[in-house]
Amino acid sequence: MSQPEAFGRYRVIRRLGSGSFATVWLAQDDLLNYPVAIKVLAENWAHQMDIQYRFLEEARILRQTDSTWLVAVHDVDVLPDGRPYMVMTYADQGSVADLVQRGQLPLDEVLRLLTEIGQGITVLHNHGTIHRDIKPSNVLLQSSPVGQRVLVADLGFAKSIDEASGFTAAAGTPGYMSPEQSIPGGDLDVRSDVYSLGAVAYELITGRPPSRPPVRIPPGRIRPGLPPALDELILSALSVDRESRPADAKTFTDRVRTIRMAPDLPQAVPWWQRYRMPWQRTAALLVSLAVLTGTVTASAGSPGLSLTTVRYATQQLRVQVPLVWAREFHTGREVYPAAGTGSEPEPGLLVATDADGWSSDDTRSYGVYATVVPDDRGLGGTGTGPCGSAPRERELDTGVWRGTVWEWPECAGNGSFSSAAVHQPGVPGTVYLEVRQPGYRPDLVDEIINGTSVN
Ligand SMILES: Nc1ncnc2c1ncn2[C@@H]1O[C@H](COP(=O)(O)OP(=O)(O)OP(=O)(O)O)[C@@H](O)[C@H]1O
Repeated sequence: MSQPEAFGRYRVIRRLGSGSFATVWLAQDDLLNYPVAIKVLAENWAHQMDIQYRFLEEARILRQTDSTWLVAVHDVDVLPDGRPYMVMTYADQGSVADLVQRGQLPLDEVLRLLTEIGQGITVLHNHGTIHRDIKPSNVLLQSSPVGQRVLVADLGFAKSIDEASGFTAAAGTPGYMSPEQSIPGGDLDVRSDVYSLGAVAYELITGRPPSRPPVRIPPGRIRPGLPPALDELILSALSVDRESRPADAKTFTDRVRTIRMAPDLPQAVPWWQRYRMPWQRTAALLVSLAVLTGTVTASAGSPGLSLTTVRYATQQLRVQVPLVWAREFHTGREVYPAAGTGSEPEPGLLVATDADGWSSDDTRSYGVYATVVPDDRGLGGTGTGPCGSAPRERELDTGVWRGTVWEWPECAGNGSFSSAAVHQPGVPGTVYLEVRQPGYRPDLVDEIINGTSVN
């Protein structure tokens, strides 16, 4: 297909690539001054009703799910010659397949990617959809102010869970698709996607997809030094018998998160150094809001735990958080504190393993939320917080900070949750903090409060 000049108001810049059914173009929305990717159904398929239906169905699912972890569809239209096209978010950093080709990825990077891919597939499963073609080339990457973001793409084979349980034509990509997908007429459920997640995990770790099922070589034999729990998870996802796989994408992702949170997980390079490119591009915006100072110190009370200082310039606030939690952060009015109403953003600083999941009840996002509030604001643990039970209350005096800490050692099966309202005698303003951690370590909460400063 020769390069068209424009699709509607979108000016074509260049071709991004072609798949079996469509060509994707990079275009510029001159009105909004923003790049977009436009997927156009190939001419030879455009008049086949079932293919046209599937193309529009992909657009509908992506429009309806509207998730940060999935490619977003902004619009669809039809060209004068009858070919439909969809206008999508442009993923400017290629795909996970490109990333794997560039060389071995550090383990913490692999786990971050898997968590984000798993979140995207969880959104689809919650929507009642099975992706059916999860593979590294269908996971795109986009730069964002907090680093690189995963966007799950290409729902050309996606099917509703209800339809997939009846007669289903064989579809998927060898190497990544579950054994039951290669049987025409076989009924499918979300565990087919779990198999593909296992296959993507295998490739992210070893650089190559798993062998044909049954998969017997654990990834840790190809890349020694993996946490045994990761080997176990991947091999269980790749089980021929789907009863032995994790039940769905959420279960798989939760297990990846738990592995990722282990304090002894080898840390390669801190993420803000790895994403130098997008970080520098957005530096002007971010520096005024928050900075990871890059100072890494050993925790006084917890041998082996490294802490890093994060600064929120608008409130002159500095907070120390364990380095393993400092993967994402939100600042300003984008933050939804866990103990808030959940629907109203508050000013403040959130540093967490998964900033987007922070305020959800069943989150396994660990981290710290902190903000400076006027003294007269009602604060604290009088309600049940996000944990559905009454908290323990204790008074705190660190010599620098005085106040109250409310603690839920068991927060809805997701570790512990603590909140604190502390002030410095004679200094106006109160610092309100929330700490979520995988276990219950009140000493760590005290250490975080101790490392907080306002100036
Ligand atoms: N939103 C997007 N932003 C940037 N590049 C994209 C986007 N969507 C698709 N691409 C790129 O366009 C190319 C074609 O994508 P498409 O989804 O049509 O096919 P595919 O995944 O390569 O193949 P197939 O559909 O046969 O599995 C791929 O290289 C893909 O990385």
